[in-house]
Amino acid sequence: MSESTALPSGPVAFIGGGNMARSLIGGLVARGFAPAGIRVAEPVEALRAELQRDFGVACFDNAQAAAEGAAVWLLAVKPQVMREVCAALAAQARAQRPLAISIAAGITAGQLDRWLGGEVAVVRAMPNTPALLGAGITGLYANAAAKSRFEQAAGLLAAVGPTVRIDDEAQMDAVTAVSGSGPAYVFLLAEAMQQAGVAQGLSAEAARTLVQQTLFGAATMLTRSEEPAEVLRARVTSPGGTTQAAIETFEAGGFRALVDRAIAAATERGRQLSAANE
Ligand SMILES: NC(=O)C1=CN([C@@H]2O[C@H](COP(=O)(O)OP(=O)(O)OC[C@H]3O[C@@H](n4cnc5c(N)ncnc54)[C@H](OP(=O)(O)O)[C@@H]3O)[C@@H](O)[C@H]2O)C=CC1
Ligand SMILES: O=C(O)[C@@H]1CCC=N1
Repeated sequence: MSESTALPSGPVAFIGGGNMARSLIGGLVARGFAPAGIRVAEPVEALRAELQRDFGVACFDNAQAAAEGAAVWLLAVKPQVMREVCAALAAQARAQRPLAISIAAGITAGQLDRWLGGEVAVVRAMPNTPALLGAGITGLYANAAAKSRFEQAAGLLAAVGPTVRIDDEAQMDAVTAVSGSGPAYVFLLAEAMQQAGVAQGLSAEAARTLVQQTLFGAATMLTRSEEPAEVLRARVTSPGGTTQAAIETFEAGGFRALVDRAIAAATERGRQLSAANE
């Protein structure tokens, strides 16, 4: 895991100003990246207005205008529109020779290189939404043309959390399934715990506060402790106590197998997104 904070010196163009771009931009600006160095292409006027208002970044209604003059392009559109977005930028890619960082699930470096016209420095990055709070984690893979510019990409993403270098591109789908999508699994657990607490008689407000702080405390222990999750779990689980009753119920219900199937489904969906958008 790396924590480099060397940021690119020139402008960075975000192509797509949706949920994940907003988390990255917010995290970068909060950590001292000059808003004047961020240009965003986003077709939705309301999103452009919010990004301008909240972060002071320059927004454009088309990709070419935002990409103009930027040495780093951060492609943050959905996988399903990536091909047409790249095609619209191919002439500029030949002229500008940017570092193209894609955060799209599934779409491969080979596809991006081809769609952008060839011989393009491509880094695939898989961040997650806690980037907004500087608490993200990003997996990074660089194609051969981007090897010498890898630190530039790593520096940018490291501003919003640690980075993990991935050498085998095929593993990026597993990174996406574990940490890219991962925050949603934790939010699902939070929803379920809150509902269950209410079912046991707690007020909605009390259940929410108890769950929020429990997940925060447990995540803090996981990241600060030398001990693995199973040891931390064992310390909560008194023999014959309440935790054991719950854990046995989880195990009997196939909790681990269910998580395994869910992560496998997300990994497979990444592969499908690549094939379906070829
Ligand atoms: N959300 C997450 O937690 C994560 C997402 N990702 C990846 O990030 C990418 C974006 O996801 P997310 O932010 O959730 O999606 P969003 O739909 O919120 O954001 C994408 C934005 O791009 C806009 N857009 C569409 N076409 C263009 C274009 N030609 N030029 C510029 N912008 C365009 C969309 O507008 P419109 O709605 O009008 O189409 C939309 O506002 C995806 O590829 C996803 O796989 C990666 C890690 C985590
Ligand atoms: O759900 C998705 O496809 C994207 C990629 C990772 C998180 N969100």
